[in-house]
Amino acid sequence: RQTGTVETDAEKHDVEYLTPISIGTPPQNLIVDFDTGSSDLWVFSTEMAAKDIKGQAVYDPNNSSTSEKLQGSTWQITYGDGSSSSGDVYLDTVTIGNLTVPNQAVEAATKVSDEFTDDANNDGLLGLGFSSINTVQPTPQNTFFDNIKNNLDAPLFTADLKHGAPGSYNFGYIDPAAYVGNISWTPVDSSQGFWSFTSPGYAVGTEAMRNHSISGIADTGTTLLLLPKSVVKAYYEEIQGAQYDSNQGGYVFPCSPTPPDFVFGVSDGIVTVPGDMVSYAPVDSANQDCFGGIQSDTGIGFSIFGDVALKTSFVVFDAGGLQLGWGAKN
Ligand SMILES: N[C@H]1[C@H](O)[C@@H](Sc2ccccc2)[C@@H]2OC[C@H]1O2
Repeated sequence: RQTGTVETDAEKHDVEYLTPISIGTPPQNLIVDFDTGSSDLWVFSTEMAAKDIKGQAVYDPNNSSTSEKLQGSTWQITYGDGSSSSGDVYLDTVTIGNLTVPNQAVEAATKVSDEFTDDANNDGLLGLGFSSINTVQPTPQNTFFDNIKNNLDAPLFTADLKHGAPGSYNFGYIDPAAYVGNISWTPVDSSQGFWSFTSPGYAVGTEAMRNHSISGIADTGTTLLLLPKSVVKAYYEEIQGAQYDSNQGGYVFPCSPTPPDFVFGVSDGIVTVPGDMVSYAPVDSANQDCFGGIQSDTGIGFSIFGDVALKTSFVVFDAGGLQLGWGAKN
């Protein structure tokens, strides 16, 4: 039985969190976006057109003595934000920290959309969702976590994302030094391939909790906290000068004073998103107005507890108990 840990670094404005992995023999080092909202491990590769690569590191299967092409297999994925990528598949050795999977499906990109080409520091995605939504055809492949979870001390991983500072993903153990108090546990519905749960309610600032079920997914690959329109409206009504700005594509409000906290329930516990985390980023050079870290989930079909929510907590993704745990950071 094993455990592992790897550091993850926050990009500017915590827009994404990038984590080093290595693929192949000798090891090829890439830095990728660990994404609990999808289940494909895909990377920029030597099979792409040069025009689609702008600074990223690439995987070269021909330069790995352990790569083996999965003949006839292809993949194609389109993400919630409209970005997409596609390619073919190799089995190769993948290492994260001290953990190695010898025959992990590595999806080599032949094509990526501009959002990925323009994201110079991001060499691909490592899906940590359920393998049921892996896009490889004709035979869907397992995620890294699914391949290693039975060798771990416990079939779980934790995400300890931070605001503008390095955090960590741990595999196989819950670090007691990472949180204080009790972890609030809530059951996961994995039927759609996501880490989906239902929050019983929310509160704005110091007001009383409102009974209002919010069903959504814990998604490390989504930057913001995307909630039902009615909840978002109720929140921004409490901020002087807040308004929906169609140019910016979301609610914008004066960066000062600090907006109220946003609190959501997790079973019998609560998670507080501090107001200064809701001021996601200034929309102008004078830093007068801020784009909100809480926006509407309209059109998605469920809410998304992205990094704005996750970075407030120490979060346990427990595949054994099929539950999510939210703990207050130490
Ligand atoms: N689970 C998320 C995924 O990780 C990203 S894919 C991505 C796109 C460009 C840059 C970085 C990542 C996309 O936004 C929300 C949802 O889809």
